[in-house]
Amino acid sequence: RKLPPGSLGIPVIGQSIGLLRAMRTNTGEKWVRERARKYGPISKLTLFGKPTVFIHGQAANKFVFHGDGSMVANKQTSSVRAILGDRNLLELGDQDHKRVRDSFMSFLRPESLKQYVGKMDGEVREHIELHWQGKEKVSVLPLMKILTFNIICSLLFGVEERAEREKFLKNFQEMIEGMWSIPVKLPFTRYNRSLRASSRVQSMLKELVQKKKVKLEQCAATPHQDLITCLLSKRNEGNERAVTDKEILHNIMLVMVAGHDTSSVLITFMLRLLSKNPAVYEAVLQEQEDIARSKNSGEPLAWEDLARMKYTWRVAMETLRMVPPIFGGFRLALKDIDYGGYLIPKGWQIFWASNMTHMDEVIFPEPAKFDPARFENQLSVPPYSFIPFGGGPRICPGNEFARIETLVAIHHLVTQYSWELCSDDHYIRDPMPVPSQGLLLRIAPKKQK
Ligand code: HEM
Repeated sequence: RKLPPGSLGIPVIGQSIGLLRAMRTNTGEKWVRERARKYGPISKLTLFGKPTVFIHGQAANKFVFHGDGSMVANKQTSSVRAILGDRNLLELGDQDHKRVRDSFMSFLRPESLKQYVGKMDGEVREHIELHWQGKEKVSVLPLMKILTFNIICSLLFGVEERAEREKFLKNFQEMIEGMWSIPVKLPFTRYNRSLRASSRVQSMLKELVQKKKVKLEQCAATPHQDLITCLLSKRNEGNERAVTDKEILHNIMLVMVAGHDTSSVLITFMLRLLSKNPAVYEAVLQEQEDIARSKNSGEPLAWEDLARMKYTWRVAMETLRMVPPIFGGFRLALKDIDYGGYLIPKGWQIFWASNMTHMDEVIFPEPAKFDPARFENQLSVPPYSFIPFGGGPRICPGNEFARIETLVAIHHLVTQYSWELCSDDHYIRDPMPVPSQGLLLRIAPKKQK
């Protein structure tokens, strides 16, 4: 059996620098498309220290997301593993993955998130008061990062104090800078700085978990107070803790990363696309103003209001199609695999990239056109082609959480402010999409009823 076409390049480094450079000049999508054009549906390369096979298309997505667990595992690159820890969901397989994920879902499923819509509403209002009111210009992405981090701190970690949140945020931001880096541990590397920040974040989190344990023992906290107390309270059939301390720690690290950068990018790029598409903006505004009119002044949004935001969510889906926060990801071949007539050797990484189907004109005609109507009939979207949240048993467990926070944030922003774009229209990937000047908007408050 032969290896896929392509070159592994220089050992360890391979094509990592080329891909990272392309992403930083916003040609990452072009870089993977070019590779697909040159080598076809499967090719080999070296990414982030490991030999890798890049596969793409609907069938490839199905193979990656629904693959047989004995063939493909969800291993991250060694830098991600070293920074986030080896017992987070991305690293766990089979029964361990199911056990921890089930515990997660008992907090993140829609039926339990329903009750937190009002709390998210409070965080968004407070954010606008602190960071938008009285301003003429705002840089959206950094603000949305603050907002989504605060929402996570409040709902998932139960950290309410501003000073404590800020301490977390500072170390956390340094930690994520080296997540997609070549794992070289020298004093000046991004990777090394991230590792040091990761150990600081872990010590802070250990302290937080310990405090929550004590509160639970003293019955001063309830199991559903936040995600951490929920994970601490989960019991198996033998009445033992279902999730270990280490798993709780490593998964909080994961949630900080997975749930903060992603949603902030979605909200930011929605605002960007709304300002470039006036008809879509008008339709969103009308939907949101109708909802605002049906509420009393100051009354928080509720679960039922979100059900009326159908058009706004289609706009979010179209934003996720065109600018997916997660560029792609990795799996690990657990054994030699025959794929498309080639060998994927045991121990190699498998790399997927969402833009390959999101921008495929056969699946999404005129893919460069921003058209939320594509999602009017979601059944018309072929399976394994719209994958901003991944798919299969590892589909993003935070997708409902992200939907709620996005809709609540957009509701308040479009009903309270009008805006125009001041920065140019460029963005890069680092590896998340970052617009020029963080998306600088000139804003003006609307008259409140
Ligand atoms: C717009 C927002 C978001 C996007 C686009 C997004 C995207 C994704 C994607 C693509 C994956 C799958 C990666 C893979 O299969 O390799 C994933 C997994 C994950 N996401 Fe999200 N995510 C978002 C928000 C969130 C939020 C808010 C949370 C937490 C509350 C979260 C927590 C997670 C976790 C824990 C996993 C790992 C799941 C597993 O391996 O079982 N995400 N996300």
